[in-house]
Amino acid sequence: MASPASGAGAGEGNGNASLINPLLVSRISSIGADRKAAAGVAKGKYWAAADKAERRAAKENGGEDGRPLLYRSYKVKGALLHPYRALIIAHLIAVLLFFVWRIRHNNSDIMWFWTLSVVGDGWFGFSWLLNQLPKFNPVKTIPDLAALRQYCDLPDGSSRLPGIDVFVTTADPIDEPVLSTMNSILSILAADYPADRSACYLSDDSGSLILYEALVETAKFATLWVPFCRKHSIEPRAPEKYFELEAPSYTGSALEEFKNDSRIVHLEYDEFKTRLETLPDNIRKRSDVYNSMKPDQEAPNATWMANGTQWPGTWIEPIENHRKGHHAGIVKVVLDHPIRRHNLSLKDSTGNNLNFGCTDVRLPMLVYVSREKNPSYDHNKKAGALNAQLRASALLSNAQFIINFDCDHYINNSLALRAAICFMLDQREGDNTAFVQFPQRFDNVDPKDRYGNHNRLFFDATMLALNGLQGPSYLGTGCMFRRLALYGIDPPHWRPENITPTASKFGNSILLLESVSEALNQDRSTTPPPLNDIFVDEMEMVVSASFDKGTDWGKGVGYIYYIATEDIVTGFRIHGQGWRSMYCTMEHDAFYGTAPINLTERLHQIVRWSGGSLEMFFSHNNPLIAGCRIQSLQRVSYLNMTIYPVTSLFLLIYAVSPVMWLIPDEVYIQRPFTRYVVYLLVIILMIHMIGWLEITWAGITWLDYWRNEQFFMIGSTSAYPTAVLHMVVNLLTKKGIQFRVTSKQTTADNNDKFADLYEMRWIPMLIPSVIVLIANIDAVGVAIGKTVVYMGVWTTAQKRHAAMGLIFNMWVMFLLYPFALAIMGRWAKRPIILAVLLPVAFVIIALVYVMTHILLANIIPF
Ligand SMILES: O=c1ccn([C@@H]2O[C@H](COP(=O)(O)OP(=O)(O)O[C@H]3O[C@H](CO)[C@@H](O)[C@H](O)[C@H]3O)[C@@H](O)[C@H]2O)c(=O)[nH]1
Ligand SMILES: [Mn+2]
Repeated sequence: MASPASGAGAGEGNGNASLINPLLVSRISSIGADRKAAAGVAKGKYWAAADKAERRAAKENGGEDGRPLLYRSYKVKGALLHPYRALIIAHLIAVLLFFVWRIRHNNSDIMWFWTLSVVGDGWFGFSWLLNQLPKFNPVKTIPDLAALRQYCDLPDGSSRLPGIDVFVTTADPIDEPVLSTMNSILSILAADYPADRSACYLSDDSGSLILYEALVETAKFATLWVPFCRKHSIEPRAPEKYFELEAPSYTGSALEEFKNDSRIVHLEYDEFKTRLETLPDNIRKRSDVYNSMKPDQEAPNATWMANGTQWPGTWIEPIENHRKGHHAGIVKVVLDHPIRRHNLSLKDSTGNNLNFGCTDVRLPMLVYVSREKNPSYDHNKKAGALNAQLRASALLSNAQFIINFDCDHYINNSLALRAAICFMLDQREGDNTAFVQFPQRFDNVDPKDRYGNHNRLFFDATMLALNGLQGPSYLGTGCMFRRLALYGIDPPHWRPENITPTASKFGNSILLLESVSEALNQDRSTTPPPLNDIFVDEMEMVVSASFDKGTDWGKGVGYIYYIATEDIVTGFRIHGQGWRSMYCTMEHDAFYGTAPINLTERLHQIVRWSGGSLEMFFSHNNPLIAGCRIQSLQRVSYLNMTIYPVTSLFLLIYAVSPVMWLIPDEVYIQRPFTRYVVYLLVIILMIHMIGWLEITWAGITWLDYWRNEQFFMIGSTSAYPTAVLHMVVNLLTKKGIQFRVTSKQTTADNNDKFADLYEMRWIPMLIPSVIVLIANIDAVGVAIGKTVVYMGVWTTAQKRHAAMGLIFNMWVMFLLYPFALAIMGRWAKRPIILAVLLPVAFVIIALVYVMTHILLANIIPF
């Protein structure tokens, strides 16, 4: 269907109507801007175009298969790449030599500890190699939005863009604030994509009427918000974030109109917020009224919807069948498909009558999904929720592509959906691309990123490295999938001729099976079927708790079950079938989310991630054996992702070993000690030199790098060993790791946005970190004490050895510095206190040592 100027930038050459549209100016200039932006991300001295030959060939073939090149790829320039690779090899040789040297000099004061440390060093070397090998060939890929416009936005105003189903998951209206979830929805509805080609599904795992009614309110507010965004091309399109901007930039030519519209929309937004806030109260009051009128006063008190019917989900007064974890499945279409809503000329439903001129006011389809919950079935957490959405959407819109977001992630760059499509439609690898992952970015993190939430080394180095192999792993949010790949269908090259979807694989729903066949034949219609009772029943059936049972859902089909982190394993399953994935880098970040800036929350998250990794290692999806079509280096990288938590066990032992300072005698773990330390220093130095080259090509800072190092140490003395312990218990008792939803509530107030940072909540897993910290502080104190006592007696070599030991202690303390700040709670607002406290602690411990020595000198040789 020829869609009228669809907000999707169908502006160019769109006849006279568009000429009066202030948007047009910015649209035309946006083609140039797109190109510039693309060049912007790739700029920097360190990246060079890697696709010159391909582009030349494409030009010569003159678009024979009709599809242009829709992304550009870049490689690290030789001047940086060659030294980087050389250093990796040099380091590998150094590690091998060190190892040989240690075995040859098996001379230690404590032989069992020596053996343990040799095993530990072996493991460090091995895991370093697993981490480093896949990084040989980083590739950056940047979407060419201008080329996509030329290819997809046709001169008659219609569009060739494929359908996208957008999934948002939420698990709780309290832990995951409703306002933030609704902002995410608004940013999706307002994305720059044809309204009749995208649909948005909210999965609510709490089955709460609050979320349903919030969605209805959101749909109403969207009738104003979305056209406003389109008319004035504003960014970002999550209102909370937009109105937070001090001076929103405006590039259009109707400044006065923009100011006026902005003011009205802002007022409406405030009212919308108030309505969301009062929802729980209103629902309660309304329910009280209905309950007081019910004929049988003995009957349980239900929760009532606005239309006077009982809510099938969870109730305020929970009872059997209406409580969290036990309620019916619900699918409700909040906004129908725009083809059926002939509201092109309608005014916004808020009654403000803004002049939207020829701006497209249509909204994408919006659907509320709450899958059935029943205590007799495993719900498989987020993966279960996503699969329910996958099936419900198959029946309704059956889009070729799917993108999913956590409820705390919003679209920051309204072109992001188009960006992902660039990779899917590209003539080179497009058809073989199963998913396009974007980096995760967070906008609530403290400026110094104390707990390494930004994880830049991972998102900007590791992922680019994988992009040069078979592609990045799936990271849980901000990732676009090809529906067929999620269905477990092979990539084109390996796909058998005739595939018949079976009930044993996909479950017992005729409509679902038909939708899969349609998806396979690419002949899906854009209009959803009529929403009659039979159809609604079928939709509820595909989100029922038992639907998955005995099918391939969660194994070979959909998001994978039984692993605490569904993301890595789902990506692995897809790569294993021979699909590739792409990493999409944009100058203006595509999405933003929130990250836990409270240490305890953050560590819980890390336990889930690392625990999930280990679970994957001990599952059918073990990277050593599964996935027959996976590339070898890609496999190495998955292996690394599944076993890295084990490293922490050795690290923990090393980190507490300074307690040896308390032993009266001198003990050496390895003799000759000086040689040993020099070797270690050289190896560690080389690692950091490699790191330096890595952050250079990744375009990140030393702070990002150190935060990563520090948080690995903190995790290694708390979360990672806990995950290993969980895994051992799991193997013995077969109990999986719990998915504890990361709390998105904050204690922040207007005075302090980062108040959470200073909230110290003690949990047992923090104990080893405290022990390590104390052991190393003690070691320094005792070392000073010993120096005082033995000043005249020690040889130069002994003094040198003591100094070397101290370097180690200081290093551990430096790595644990963010942890030390965490346990200081509010005191950490002045970190300078540590600079006073630490030396005082050293001196006191030294004094205690000296005094004890003097007192006991005659009894025990201290
Ligand atoms: O039973 C559940 C549990 C979780 N969720 C949703 O899953 C998402 C992620 O949960 P969260 O607690 O925020 O996890 P994070 O640790 O912040 O998330 C990271 O790690 C997860 C894997 O552990 C990935 O799925 C996420 O995408 C990734 O952002 C949220 O939208 C939840 O609402 C559900 O829908 N149902
Ligand atoms: Mn999250």
